[in-house]
Amino acid sequence: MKGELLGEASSRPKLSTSPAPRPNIKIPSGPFKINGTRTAVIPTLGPNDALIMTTLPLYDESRPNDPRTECIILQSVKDKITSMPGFPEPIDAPNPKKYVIKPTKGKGMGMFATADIDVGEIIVVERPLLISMRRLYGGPNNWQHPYEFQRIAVERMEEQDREEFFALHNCKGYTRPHETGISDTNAVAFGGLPGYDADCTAVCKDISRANHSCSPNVDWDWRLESFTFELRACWPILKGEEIFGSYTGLFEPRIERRKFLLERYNFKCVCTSCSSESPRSDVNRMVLKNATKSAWCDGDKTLKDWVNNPSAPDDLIIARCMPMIAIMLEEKLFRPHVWPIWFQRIIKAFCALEDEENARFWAEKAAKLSRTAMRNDAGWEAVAKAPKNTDWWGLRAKARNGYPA
Ligand SMILES: C[S@@+](CC[C@H](N)C(=O)[O-])C[C@H]1O[C@@H](n2cnc3c(N)ncnc32)[C@H](O)[C@@H]1O
Repeated sequence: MKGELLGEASSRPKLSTSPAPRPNIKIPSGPFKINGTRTAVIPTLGPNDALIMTTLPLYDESRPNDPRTECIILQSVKDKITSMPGFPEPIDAPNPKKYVIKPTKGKGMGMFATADIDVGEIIVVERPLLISMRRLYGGPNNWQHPYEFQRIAVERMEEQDREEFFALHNCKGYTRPHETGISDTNAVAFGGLPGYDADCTAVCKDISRANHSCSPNVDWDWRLESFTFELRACWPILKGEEIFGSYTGLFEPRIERRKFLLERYNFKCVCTSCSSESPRSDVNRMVLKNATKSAWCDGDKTLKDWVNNPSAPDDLIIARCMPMIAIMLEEKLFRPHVWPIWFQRIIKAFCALEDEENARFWAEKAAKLSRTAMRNDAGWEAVAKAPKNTDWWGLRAKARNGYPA
């Protein structure tokens, strides 16, 4: 029995001796490093460093009309950015534009699609009005709120930019200076600039107009090379629909999310997930969060155990992954640190089973979703084109024949 199960050498059928194509495509393993992943460490100010107000990119007479950003950053960070070869890359904003900013009921202004937008499509590419390091040095281990710096940075802006800045919403009222209120309402966080591996924020003319939903249809991303902020679709958006980003952790329970949004942004979220009386959405998100954590820790172990165990059902892995996909679809929540964990499992399993059609189908979806998070297909397109050339192709049959993964 043992011999049968494990395919001992004597009972193994002979494999063909003709040279099999060597697998030359490695199936990507998620989650992928997203541009600007943050650390919680607050960097220490070097002895020769200083916090400065500056305008980036530096003025370039060959591109006199290029938008520029007021920055509150460290001198050392500025030096690193301006010495990057080829900096800045040109701004490649989508043409024609597929959105408008207009009033939306109960939420002030909002961003709306003027054409259908597919997953992975870039919607906005914008150089921010203002970039700040979220925490600014005010003495040893003491990081202060940059009220004065923000006022001066706004004063330094070109007149048109300053007008755009002051037209943005301020949900903080008179609790702090107006510039800080606008910044606190509209700043989108991103992780790190060269030499500063902690939170930075950007206030943008258009991107900051995107309202919040707990099932966002876009993700934002910072691109240092072009010094731009971008919005990309992570869910299909139909012409006329509102474009929503997310301001909060989407795997927190509804009550926590609502509390945070009210305290920080002064509104009560009424998205589908928040306004339902049923606990279903909370349970869905908790199950997905916990299962994703376990799957991430497990790596490929469960997959390999399944590949090597001929008595395990063929559909074991797929059947375990599909409920997670169903939750993502129900919650309209395809987050870049979650979906790749499940997609790579599904695709590896279909390849191991030599199911070309399904492997291709899922790899094509993964390629699209990857473009939302990082502007490239993360290697999924190659998998979609040739599942048979991947390192997981036919592994289950090979294991049955005595060649375990
Ligand atoms: C970054 S701004 C978004 C653009 C803003 N609506 C405007 O008029 O410029 C954030 C503010 O928009 C409003 N907001 C965003 N999402 C909302 C939502 N889902 N429901 C109600 N108000 C929302 C809140 O007033 C919040 O403080």
